[in-house]
Amino acid sequence: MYSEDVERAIRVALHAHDGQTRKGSADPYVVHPIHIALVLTRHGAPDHVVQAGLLHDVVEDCDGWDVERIEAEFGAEVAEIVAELTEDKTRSWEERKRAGIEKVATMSADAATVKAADKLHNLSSMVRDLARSESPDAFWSHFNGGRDRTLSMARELVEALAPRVGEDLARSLRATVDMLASIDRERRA
Ligand SMILES: Nc1nc2c(ncn2[C@@H]2O[C@H](COP(=O)(O)OP(=O)(O)O)[C@@H](OP(=O)(O)OP(=O)(O)O)[C@H]2O)c(=O)[nH]1
Repeated sequence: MYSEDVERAIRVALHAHDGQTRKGSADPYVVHPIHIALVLTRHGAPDHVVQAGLLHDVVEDCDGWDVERIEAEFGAEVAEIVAELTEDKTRSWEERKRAGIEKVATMSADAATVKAADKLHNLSSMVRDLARSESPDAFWSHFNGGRDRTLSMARELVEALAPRVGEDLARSLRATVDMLASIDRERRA
């Protein structure tokens, strides 16, 4: 079904992330929020959750965007979800990721669903990028936590998210983190 608000959020994501690329490949960054929107739509999420998925990184990563602007342009429901998912970039990697895991138990169900779609796309693109990379070390060097911490934090986050989301999403998250660990072992063998 056509939604003018979702289309507006796609347009904002395209403009706000213009010029940014992903870490593990040369893909434009906006591939990530668009893929999240597809996962959310496939799981039957309502429009305001899809909009939050499209906009979830703009406050953290894009000049000129804050939660107040999201609220003014997309409403309080969308802004609240984006606020719940925005990390405090002044803290260390370890602190940000740990806080993110701890927050999952008490965040809204909508925010947990967006976080699960976010993690599912990040893990899936890591599986693809690690499989294609020249060496596992070159791949892991893009990630601030390095291999061991990134993998163990990913597992903890997936286990925190699993009871908060539908069975399908939980199963996909667990299968994808397992696949990432197993491709890493194969590539290093
Ligand atoms: N997997 C992956 N991530 C990329 C890529 N490009 C950018 N990112 C972003 O970078 C973060 C992971 O990189 P890290 O080095 O571990 O963390 P940091 O940027 O927050 O310091 C992810 O956010 P995050 O908040 O850590 O998300 P998550 O922990 O919920 O997955 C993700 O959205 C990419 O090609 N692959």
